Amino acid sequence: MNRIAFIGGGNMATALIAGMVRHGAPPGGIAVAEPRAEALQELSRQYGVATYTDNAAAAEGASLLVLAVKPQMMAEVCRGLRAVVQQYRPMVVSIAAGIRIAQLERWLDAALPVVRCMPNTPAMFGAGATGLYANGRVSAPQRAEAQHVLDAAGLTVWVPEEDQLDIVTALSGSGPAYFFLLVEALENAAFAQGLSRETARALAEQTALGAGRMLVEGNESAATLRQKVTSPHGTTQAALDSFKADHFPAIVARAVDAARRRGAELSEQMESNS
Ligand SMILES: NC(=O)C1=CN([C@@H]2O[C@H](COP(=O)(O)OP(=O)(O)OC[C@H]3O[C@@H](n4cnc5c(N)ncnc54)[C@H](OP(=O)(O)O)[C@@H]3O)[C@@H](O)[C@H]2O)C=CC1
Ligand SMILES: O=C(O)[C@@H]1CCC=N1
Repeated sequence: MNRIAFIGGGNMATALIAGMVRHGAPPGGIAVAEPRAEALQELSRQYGVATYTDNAAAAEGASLLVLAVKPQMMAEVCRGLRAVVQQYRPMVVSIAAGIRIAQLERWLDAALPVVRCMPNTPAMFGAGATGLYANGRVSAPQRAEAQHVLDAAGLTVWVPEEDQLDIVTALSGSGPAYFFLLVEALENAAFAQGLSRETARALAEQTALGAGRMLVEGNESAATLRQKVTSPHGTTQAALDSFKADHFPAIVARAVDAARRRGAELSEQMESNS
């Protein structure tokens, strides 16, 4: 059985493990290394995975090594894994924002098959969206294996150039937070206008769910669905005109660009710190 080791057992690793186990992956084939004992206990209790406080011990014998630590930790973590990856030569899958494949190979001091990917936290419910990019050392079966792991998280899309992962990060990696911000803002606006907090929250959340399902389960575009809600000179039109006057598309475009640029910065910062 192929063994998968996660280095870092935080938010995103937990979301991916939850998705994999829900999808039928045998928990005994999944190892997680993480410094926090409580996090490890919780991962073991909830998903039955094997847990380690030592990264190299978790990685021993793994055919697939998922690097799921913060970008700022990546150089140090990779250096600590050099001996084990040079011995077992696993396929490496990095989920870190910004960090380039060339950096990973340099820090691991090994030319390895590497898949860089950008998942998102709805992976927890199998409703994630992941962009992937493989280097030239990834064989067709390895590519299929990486895709299989991430398929458990939801939609997977391969991109042809590594740099495009910074755009994927800015769109779908960070994207859930943008929708949460909108829901928070809607809830706050309705509360300020007189609804109870509970009612405002329930309606805002259900509206997000309903809109998401119409987008994904129906076959109409966002623009068409928006037009169908918008009666001429009605209430939606009034709100959309207000958004337009406040340059909503430009606000979103600037935010996505800030996230994309931050990905590139993270990689450059690691270069100067390492
Ligand atoms: N959260 C998200 O929505 C997404 C995150 N990502 C990427 O996933 C990666 C992890 O992010 P996220 O899960 O949010 O972050 P978390 O901080 O939740 O997870 C990182 C985990 O790594 C642990 N860790 C710290 N140092 C080490 C070490 N030396 N060895 C092993 N584990 C260590 C941390 O423990 P401790 O807390 O004790 O420091 C923490 O539990 C990042 O690179 C991020 O860019 C990608 C897509 C989406
Ligand atoms: O905020 C971050 O840097 C990570 C990457 C995408 C989502 N969370």
